[in-house]
Amino acid sequence: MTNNNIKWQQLDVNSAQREALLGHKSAVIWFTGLSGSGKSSVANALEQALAMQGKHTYLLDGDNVRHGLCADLGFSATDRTESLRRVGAVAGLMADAGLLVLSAFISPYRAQRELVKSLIPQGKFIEVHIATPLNVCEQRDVKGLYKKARAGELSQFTGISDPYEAPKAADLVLDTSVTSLQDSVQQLLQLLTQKGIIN
Ligand SMILES: Nc1ncnc2c1ncn2[C@@H]1O[C@H](COP(=O)(O)OS(=O)(=O)O)[C@@H](OP(=O)(O)O)[C@H]1O
Ligand SMILES: Nc1ncnc2c1ncn2[C@@H]1O[C@H](COP(=O)(O)OP(=O)(O)O)[C@@H](O)[C@H]1O
Repeated sequence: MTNNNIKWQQLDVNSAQREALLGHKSAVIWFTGLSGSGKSSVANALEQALAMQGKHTYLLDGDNVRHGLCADLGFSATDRTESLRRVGAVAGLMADAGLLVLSAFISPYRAQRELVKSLIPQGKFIEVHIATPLNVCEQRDVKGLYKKARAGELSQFTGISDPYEAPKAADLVLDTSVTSLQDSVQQLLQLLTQKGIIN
């Protein structure tokens, strides 16, 4: 919904000045993948590595966001889109504030990830596909949700009874069934360096 009575307010301190004050560029590192693929583990380890280097970060995680910002939403395609729209808007504001934002959401549809990208300042959306195969995620079954989904106790479960559309051109693809946590972090730090986000 657009409201013609609301105008964008120009402010005097801009994103580039905030980045200069913090000493690094901002970005949104968007992890997408199946439940149990390793999104949270990899994002968490990357945040630790960045914090050790004195970078200013914030990690937005699906499970946590769904306790507050998106507590009113479920897992229908419409609800997931609205949840991701809210998260995208928040991530965009955090990037504007100068932070390195890490986000760990299944974000199963390409169109949903495109929507998020459109909410992030130009050139600051970095897509990382955690492409761990479904059978490995299901074997891990960290929260026992695959078992419930197979038993028909949980509907619309991504990978089992709901789709997952893999990215076609992610900035980085990691399969945690063959890549260690340390190697994933190294590859991510290399990517951020190549892109000139960190030194
Ligand atoms: N139906 C269904 N499908 C998928 N996932 C489910 C579902 N119900 C609950 N959960 C738990 O919710 C976590 C996913 O939330 P997200 O906000 O990342 O999902 S989405 O981006 O809106 O698709 C997900 O967390 P992760 O395992 O960390 O991915 C699950 O623990
Ligand atoms: N190489 C690896 N990288 C990341 N996670 C791994 C790896 N090997 C095993 N795991 C395990 O896989 C599980 C992934 O769970 P999690 O990070 O919560 O995934 P998601 O956030 O995608 O649901 C964790 O229990 C983690 O310890």
